[in-house]
Amino acid sequence: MTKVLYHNDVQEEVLQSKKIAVIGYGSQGHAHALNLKESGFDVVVGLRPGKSWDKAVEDGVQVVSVADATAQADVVMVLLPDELQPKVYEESIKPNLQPGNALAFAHGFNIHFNQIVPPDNVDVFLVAPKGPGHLVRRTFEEGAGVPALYGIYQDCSGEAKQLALAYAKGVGAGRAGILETSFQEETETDLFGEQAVLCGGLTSLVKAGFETLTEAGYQPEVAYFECLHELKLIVDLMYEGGLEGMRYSISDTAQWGDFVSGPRVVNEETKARMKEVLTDIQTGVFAKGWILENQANRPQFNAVNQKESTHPIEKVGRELRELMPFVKKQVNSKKEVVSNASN
Ligand SMILES: NC(=O)C1=CN([C@@H]2O[C@H](COP(=O)(O)OP(=O)(O)OC[C@H]3O[C@@H](n4cnc5c(N)ncnc54)[C@H](OP(=O)(O)O)[C@@H]3O)[C@@H](O)[C@H]2O)C=CC1
Ligand SMILES: CC[C@](O)(C(C)=O)C(=O)O
Ligand SMILES: [Mg+2]
Ligand SMILES: [Mg+2]
Repeated sequence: MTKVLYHNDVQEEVLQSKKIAVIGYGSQGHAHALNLKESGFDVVVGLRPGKSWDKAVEDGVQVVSVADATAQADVVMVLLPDELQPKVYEESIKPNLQPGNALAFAHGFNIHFNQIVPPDNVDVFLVAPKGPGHLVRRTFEEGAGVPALYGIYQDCSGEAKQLALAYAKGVGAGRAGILETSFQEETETDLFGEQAVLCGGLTSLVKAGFETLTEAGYQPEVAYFECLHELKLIVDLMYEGGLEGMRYSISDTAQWGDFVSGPRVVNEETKARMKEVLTDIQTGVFAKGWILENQANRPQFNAVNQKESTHPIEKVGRELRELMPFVKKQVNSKKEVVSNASN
């Protein structure tokens, strides 16, 4: 089994004498900055004036421009949206990096696909939490953590690995597990996971189930509870006990249906499509498409995002969640702003 490191396996002294600039204060940025600060590290946040800047100030974090944060820091963690990183890197980070600094990422996209080419005289490492930033923060506050991968692209100082491990421990990953990877493995598996399973696969499965039931004449509220709301409860059981743990709690009737009907829905054909998705990631076809979509100001992204927000499952879901005060909206996402504006 791959060696998984935990809190007590990691020495953090190497990072204690250093200043960390967290560039960006969004989903990952706020979690890294606050968790590292509460773990005792010296953190400055780099931003432009705006919503995130105001939030960071409100949270009591020191905030300066991206250029100033980079100039002050020894370790610069880039937590801007992937598509914006190359421009901000060229304009504000690269000119302020000092030889011997470390440049860090939470996803390998820009290094792996050569959108950012760092100088030879800095360390380059990756600490990629395997979970959404808001949960990296929430679990940390609860005394738990989200696992993370670490990887080294360039080890100029000879201490890049120790820095990456200390950083991963600082964000709380040592409580859940820290695993070694490469930039290539992290980039390709992360893109595959979010496209085929966690985000793309799941939203398509949920919508297809909801549409099948409502098109057959069943009530949208029943279809919503069945195909979306209950999903969290089922996934919580998988998180705690794997597939077996979930199957322990469901009825034998459900388990038999799982065995005979699951493979009718997700089958060899689905797996063949998954392999196509993986090939597009590995060959750079997906990355090229995403870069071009951004260069064209996201025509397809915006159109699909708008259409998705008007799907009947979203309408009925908003109404039902209003009636469940215990389902608190703890994350104000960009997508909610878009969908609320369209209502
Ligand atoms: N979201 C997640 O949970 C995960 C993300 N990652 C990776 O983490 C990185 C960050 O992603 P994510 O946290 O989702 O990003 P978000 O979109 O949530 O946050 C981006 C942050 O960057 C700031 N920003 C945007 N443009 C600029 C600019 N020109 N100058 C200064 N600041 C700017 C935004 O501030 P403003 O308010 O001013 O716009 C915001 O604080 C990516 O590499 C992503 O792949 C990895 C694992 C999981
Ligand atoms: C699953 C999506 C993710 O990879 C993540 C939260 O880990 C992302 O890029 O946001
Ligand atoms: Mg991910
Ligand atoms: Mg990702």
